[in-house]
Amino acid sequence: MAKLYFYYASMNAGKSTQLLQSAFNYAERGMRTLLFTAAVHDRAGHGRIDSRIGLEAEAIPFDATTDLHGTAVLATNDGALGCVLVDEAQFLTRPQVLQLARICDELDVPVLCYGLRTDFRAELFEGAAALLALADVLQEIKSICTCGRKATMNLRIDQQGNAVTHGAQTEIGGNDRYVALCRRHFMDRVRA
Ligand SMILES: Nc1ncnc2c1ncn2[C@@H]1O[C@H](COP(=O)(O)OP(=O)(O)O)[C@@H](O)[C@H]1O
Ligand SMILES: Cc1cn([C@H]2C[C@H](O)[C@@H](COP(=O)(O)O)O2)c(=O)[nH]c1=O
Ligand SMILES: [Zn+2]
Repeated sequence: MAKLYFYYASMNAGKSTQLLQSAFNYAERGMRTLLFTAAVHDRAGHGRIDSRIGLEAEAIPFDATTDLHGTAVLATNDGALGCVLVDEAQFLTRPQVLQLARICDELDVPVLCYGLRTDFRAELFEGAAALLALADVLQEIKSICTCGRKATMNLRIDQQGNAVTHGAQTEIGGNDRYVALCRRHFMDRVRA
C-alpha cells in the first residue's frame, strides 16, 4: 500500500535537495514522477524547484485552486507513476492534503511532501498541520543552529537583521529574510 510522507524541517535544511535527489533516483530507475511546487514560491522562477546546492527541476505550480488528485489521475493515463513529489508543502490547503491521501489510497502511488512545519511566529502552516494529522510517515530533516543545537524554528529578519514578529504569514524569501534557529535562540530573538 502506498504511503503519504511528510519530510519537514526548518528553512535551509536540505528539503528541496532531498526531493530532487529522490526524483532523480526514480528517473534513474525508469520510473515517472510528478513534481509540484507552490506557485507563490517563485524564488527560482514560476514552477521551478531549486536547492541552494544548485540542483533545479521543473514542477507543476500549485495554488489553492489546483486539483492535485485530478492532475495525478490524468498523468496516470499516460502510464504508471512511480511517485508524486510536493515541495513547499506548507502552502497546501487541508483539502489538497486530503487529495494527496487519495492519490496514495486510490491510485496506490506514494506521495512525498517536503515543507516547513512552522512559520516565523512559530505557528503551524495549514499544509503542515494537515500533513502532521494525515501522513503515514513523519520524518524530520535536521539542520543546526549557530549554537550546535537542532534548528527547528524560522526567524524572519528585516534588512538590518532585526527580528520581525508581525506581518503576513506568506513572505517569499531566502537566507536574506529568514534564519533557522533552535527554539532557545529563536525565543531570545523574538523577545528582545
Ligand atoms: N555548495 C554547497 N555545498 C554543499 N552544501 C550546500 C551548498 N550550498 C548550500 N548547501 C547546503 O544545502 C542546504 C540547503 O538546501 P536546500 O535544499 O536549499 O534547503 P531547503 O529546501 O530545506 O530550504 C543547507 O544545509 C546548505 O548548507
Ligand atoms: C518561515 C516562513 C517562510 N516562508 C517562505 C519563505 C520561503 O519562500 C519558503 C520556504 O522556503 P525553503 O524552501 O524552506 O527555503 O517559505 C513564508 O512565507 N513564511 C514564513 O513564516
Ligand atoms: Zn541555538
